[in-house]
Amino acid sequence: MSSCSAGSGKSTFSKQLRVLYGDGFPEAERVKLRPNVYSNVRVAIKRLVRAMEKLGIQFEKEESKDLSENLVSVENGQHCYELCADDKLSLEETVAIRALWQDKGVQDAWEQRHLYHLAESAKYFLDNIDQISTETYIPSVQDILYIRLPTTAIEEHEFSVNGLTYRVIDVAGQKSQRKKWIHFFEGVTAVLFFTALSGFNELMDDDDKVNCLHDSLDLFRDLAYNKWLEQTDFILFLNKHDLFVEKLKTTSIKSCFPHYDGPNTPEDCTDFIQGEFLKRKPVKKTVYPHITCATDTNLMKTIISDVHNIIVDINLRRVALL
Ligand SMILES: Nc1nc2c(ncn2[C@@H]2O[C@H](COP(=O)(O)OP(=O)(O)OP(=O)(O)O)[C@@H](O)[C@H]2O)c(=O)[nH]1
Ligand SMILES: [Mg+2]
Repeated sequence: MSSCSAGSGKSTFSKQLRVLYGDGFPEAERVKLRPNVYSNVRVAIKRLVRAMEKLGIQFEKEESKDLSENLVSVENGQHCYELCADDKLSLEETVAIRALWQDKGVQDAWEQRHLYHLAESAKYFLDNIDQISTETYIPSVQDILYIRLPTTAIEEHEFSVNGLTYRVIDVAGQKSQRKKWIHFFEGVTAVLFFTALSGFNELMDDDDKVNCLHDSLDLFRDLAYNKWLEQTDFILFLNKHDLFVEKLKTTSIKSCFPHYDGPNTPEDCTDFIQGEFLKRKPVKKTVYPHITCATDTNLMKTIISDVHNIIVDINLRRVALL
C-alpha cells in the first residue's frame, strides 16, 4: 500500500496510524520532535514578515518593525535567531514572535496567505506560542500531527490493523521527488492518493506557476493510467476538508474551475471536485473516495476502519481471481 502531492496529508495519515495502531508517540519520542515545532514557528513568522514586504502591508505598531528587523536580520550568513540553539526558543525571540503575531499587519498577511507559501499549521503554533516557549514544553500528540516537515526520502512503516499487517510506503509529494516513486508502487495492494481540497486557490511551493489542485488532478490521471498500476485500485483522500470549508466562506472554487456554476457550498463543491478526479481514471479502475481531515484522530479512526474493509475486499477479490 502506498500513498501522493506535496503537503496533502500523507505523512499525517501515517502519523494517525501510529497514534491509533502503533506506539502512539510516547513522551520520549515527542520530546525529540520539539525542535521541529520551534522550526515551524520560526519559519512561519519569517514568512509572514517577508510576505508583508511583498504585499506592501505596513506594521500596525512602530516597535513591530524593529522586532521584525531583528528577527530576519542576517549575521554571518545566518538569521540571528537561528543562532539560538535549535532546541530552545529564547525569551527575546518568544517576546518578538508573540508581539509580531498580534500586530494587525501580520494578521493581514495571514489573511492573504494564498498569495504566498505558508503552512496552515502556522496559526496553530503561533496561537500556542506561550505554551510552546515554556522550558517544560513537550509536544502533544495533536502538536505532532500539526508539524509540517516535508518528506524527502521514501519512508516505510508497518502496522497491524485488526490482524492484518500493513506496510505503508510514504512518498515525498514534491515534483522533484516524484520520479523516485514508481518502483515502490509495483505490487502494492492499493494506492492511497491524497489531495488537499483547500489547495484550490494555492500555488505550488516548488513551482509557483502551477495551481495545487490542478497539479494534483494531473498527477492523479498520470498514476491512474500508469501501466504498472493497471490492476491496482486507488483510495482517494479528499483531504483538508476543514480548511476547505473555511475557505469557501470567502472564496469561490471558480478561481480554480472557471466553468463551475453550481452553488459554493461545501457539499456541492466537494462533489464537483470528486467528480473531476473520477473523470481522470480509466473506466475499469475502481477508485474509493473519502472526504477527510487527516489531523482529526476521531474521524480518521472511522476512515481507517473503512480503508481496512476496502483492503480486505481487494485481497479477497485477488484471491478469487487466482
Ligand atoms: N487543518 C488541516 N491540516 C492538515 C490536514 N492534513 C494535513 N494537515 C497539515 O498539513 C501539513 C502537511 O501535511 P503532511 O502530512 O506533512 O503532508 P505530506 O503529504 O506528507 O507532504 P510531503 O511530505 O511534502 O509530500 C501538516 O502541517 C499537517 O498538520 C487536514 O486535513 N487539516
Ligand atoms: Mg510527507
